Amino acid sequence: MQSITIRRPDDWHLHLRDGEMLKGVIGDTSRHFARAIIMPNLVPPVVTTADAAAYRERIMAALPAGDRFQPLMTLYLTEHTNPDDVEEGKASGLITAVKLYPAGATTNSHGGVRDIEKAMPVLERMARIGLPLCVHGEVTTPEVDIFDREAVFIDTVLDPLRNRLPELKVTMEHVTTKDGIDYIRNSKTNLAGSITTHHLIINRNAILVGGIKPHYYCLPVAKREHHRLALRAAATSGDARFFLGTDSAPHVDPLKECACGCAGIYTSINTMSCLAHVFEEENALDRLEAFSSLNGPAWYGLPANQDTMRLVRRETPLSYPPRIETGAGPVTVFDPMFPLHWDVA
Ligand SMILES: NC(=O)N[C@@H](CC(=O)O)C(=O)O
Ligand SMILES: [Zn+2]
Ligand SMILES: [Zn+2]
Repeated sequence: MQSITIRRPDDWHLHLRDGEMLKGVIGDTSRHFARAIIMPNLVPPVVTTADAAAYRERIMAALPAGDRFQPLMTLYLTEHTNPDDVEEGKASGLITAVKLYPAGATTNSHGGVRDIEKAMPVLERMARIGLPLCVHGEVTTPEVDIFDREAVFIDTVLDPLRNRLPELKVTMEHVTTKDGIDYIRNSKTNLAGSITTHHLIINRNAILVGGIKPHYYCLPVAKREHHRLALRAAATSGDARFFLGTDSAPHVDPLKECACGCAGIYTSINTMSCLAHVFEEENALDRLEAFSSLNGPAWYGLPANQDTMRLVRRETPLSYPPRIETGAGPVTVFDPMFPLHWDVA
């Protein structure tokens, strides 16, 4: 029987939500992952250090008994964010990063940044104190085609920002294009990228061929096949600038299966099985650990986990439930459209 043992993984981009949804999904993450960067796009968003402290309490209260899991908290950047509050949040050890959502780019981002000029005092402070900025890298200009939004963001927002503040550490989250991969690869310093499970597996056909498939719709939207191949090459390359951020983003099924469905794919439960499959296909199982367990902590200046995870290849395909039941309603689980054989032992 084939098996591999890796350091226990972390998830560097995760949506845990709140209330009944939080209670319903957190166990799927804490079962496998030691730590996760928790996205702040709640309603209302996690804007201040006090908001983040309270949210962290709710997460810890929802954690299944006996699970060891550390939520790494983020703040939602607004045009009114107070630099002193951000600095205190970092100094207290509570805040791991600040998140930039261009206003209107994705789920619950209407309170995000419209004019980056207004956020400069906070960004300058972050550069000074070494606090990373996580970005949802898409422009929202209506003239820009949705499939081009990441590439245009790099040229018109990210690159100018990095030239202006080269000391600012930036994580380009959920990279979906070859443009994003190349931009990171060509950077010299202070830039890294997270890659999701699903963007390594699906291209845009998954959403549109044979009928519209809302459970494959997320933001940034999946792109053409050559972009997916660039993501695979980067993730399996061992390059320390690329690491796992699942962007597991649960929405209850009625909010996805409707005339205006929400963006987000739920992958926490089967991510490690999917990743082992992808890395095996790429003849890179020996580099899975770098992607899921080593590169992320190194980028965020944290130690790798001491405990390990063993993955075993089973003859019979595993069965994951097609959906999980939460107190908020059912949530469909990501279907990779191939049988999964890699099991977390
Ligand atoms: N990824 C998604 O499709 N959705 C995320 C938001 C985000 O990460 O952009 C969500 O909060 O639902
Ligand atoms: Zn996003
Ligand atoms: Zn996200």
